[in-house]
Amino acid sequence: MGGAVIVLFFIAFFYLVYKNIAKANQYWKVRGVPYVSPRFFFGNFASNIFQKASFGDVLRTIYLAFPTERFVGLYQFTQPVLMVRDPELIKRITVKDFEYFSDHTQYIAPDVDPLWGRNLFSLSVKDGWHDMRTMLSPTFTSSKMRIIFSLMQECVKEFVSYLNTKGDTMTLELKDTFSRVANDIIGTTAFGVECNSLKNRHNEFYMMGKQITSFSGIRGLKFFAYATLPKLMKYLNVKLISTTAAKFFTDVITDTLRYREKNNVIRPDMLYLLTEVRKERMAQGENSANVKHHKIELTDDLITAQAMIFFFAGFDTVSTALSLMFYELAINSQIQDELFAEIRQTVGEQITYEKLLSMKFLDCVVSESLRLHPPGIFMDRRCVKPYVIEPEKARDPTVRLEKGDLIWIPIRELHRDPNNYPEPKKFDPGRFSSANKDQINPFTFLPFGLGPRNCIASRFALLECKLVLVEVLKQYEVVPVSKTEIPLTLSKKSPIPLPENGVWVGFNRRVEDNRYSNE
Ligand code: HEM
Repeated sequence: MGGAVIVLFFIAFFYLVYKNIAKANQYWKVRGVPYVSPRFFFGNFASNIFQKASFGDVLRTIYLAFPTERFVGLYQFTQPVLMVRDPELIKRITVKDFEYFSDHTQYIAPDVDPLWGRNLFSLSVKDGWHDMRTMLSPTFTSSKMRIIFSLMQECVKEFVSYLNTKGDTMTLELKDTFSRVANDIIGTTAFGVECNSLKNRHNEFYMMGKQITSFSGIRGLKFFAYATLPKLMKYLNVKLISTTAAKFFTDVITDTLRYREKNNVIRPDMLYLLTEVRKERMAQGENSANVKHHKIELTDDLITAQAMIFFFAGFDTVSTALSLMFYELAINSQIQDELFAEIRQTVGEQITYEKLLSMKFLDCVVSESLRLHPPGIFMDRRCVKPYVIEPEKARDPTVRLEKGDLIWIPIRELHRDPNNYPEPKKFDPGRFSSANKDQINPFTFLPFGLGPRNCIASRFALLECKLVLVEVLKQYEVVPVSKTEIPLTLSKKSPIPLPENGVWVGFNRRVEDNRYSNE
């Protein structure tokens, strides 16, 4: 029975794709938009699908195909997508004319996959994104980050103690290492669960996290299929999160909520902050006849869906970001020395939230690493009502976008365009110093996206990266080793911008006295 459904699924999938191919491949041509010619069925991604080029390299080729144009047409399989290159147009799409482009492209109907379809990233405006964003934003203010900081710090200290047990020198693969650290941090801060994934390497929480954030095999195909044929996926009732993973995460949240209620437990984490939001909303509803009823009721299921997206969005991005930050410091020893000097001068016996945020060079290093290696290599928008891109030059077309058209903004390429950043491949934190940063057009620096739909947790992510950098560099120097790939080449198998064989660096325990002065 199961096999027959899969066969039927593929027949329906290929039939619909075939039917649309001829029509779809003309999409940009008839609109006068410069475009990169698609291959039958695979659009512009055949070389990536057959592992001849990385996903990042394909985007780069498309970005560079028309270097003076404001936008380029491309095809994700048969789905036309407009890649926008011009910072001014990016500003309009993400900020000024947000109401026309208010959704991300992964549209998964909430009734098909409640856990995925009702999370903040996936929610469309028509399904209540505004209300959910307003409800969740207070969880990520700086005062809330201050509260969560202590939990984060416990995890990072545990990580450094783990390093201490490994001896004075060691070589580590960073993506695996920081996936475990990021898992523990999001586990404790979002779910109220302590995992210690470095010691307890196969704990269920980590294994489930890896499963839901994997883009390989059938899950990668599902992502593509949702982007290209959302109606068919809805019709076939295909879920993105497996039933086992959904049950696991739902049980963790429900059990934790019940336990806390029963035992009056207050723990300074996101789960607590979300239940406080729920209480506030209920009180508002009960106490004031004038308060407009909120569209969304924050049920346990909805809290689970949000905790899941925090996990999903925070696990991979942060571990990729940290891997590449340590990599750049390992191969740029002078910059590492300068950062270490700032750490020595600022930190003293104990790292505090205030001290961490006061470190200017640290901030430059983190920004520069996110410029050169943004974990999300592109961001997306879906056009939700017809929109006209007016011509700027005489020969420009007037482009009429229709409801449902997809937009991609190539973060990595904008960050590596010499018109936006001179010597773009050079790791130079000085670009972000107070003397220089005014020269950067804010619409060409978008590691956390832009506008109302930007990353809700950028403060959280920056805090986490900075804390790990400082706690580790306080005790260890990172150095290149024979396994360190210079320069890095991106994997052809995974869409995550990392090399095939991982990011390897050496850690040498610092021999000098670690009791810093504040002078
Ligand atoms: C270095 C780490 C991170 C990077 C580079 C990053 C980057 C991004 C980007 C590029 C977007 C899309 C923004 C847009 O379309 O304008 C996004 C959205 C989002 N991120 Fe992050 N992110 C990071 C960490 C996190 C963490 C730790 C969490 C949760 C705890 C998180 C939660 C989200 C959510 C919920 C959205 C969807 C927001 C919405 O649609 O309203 N991210 N992130």
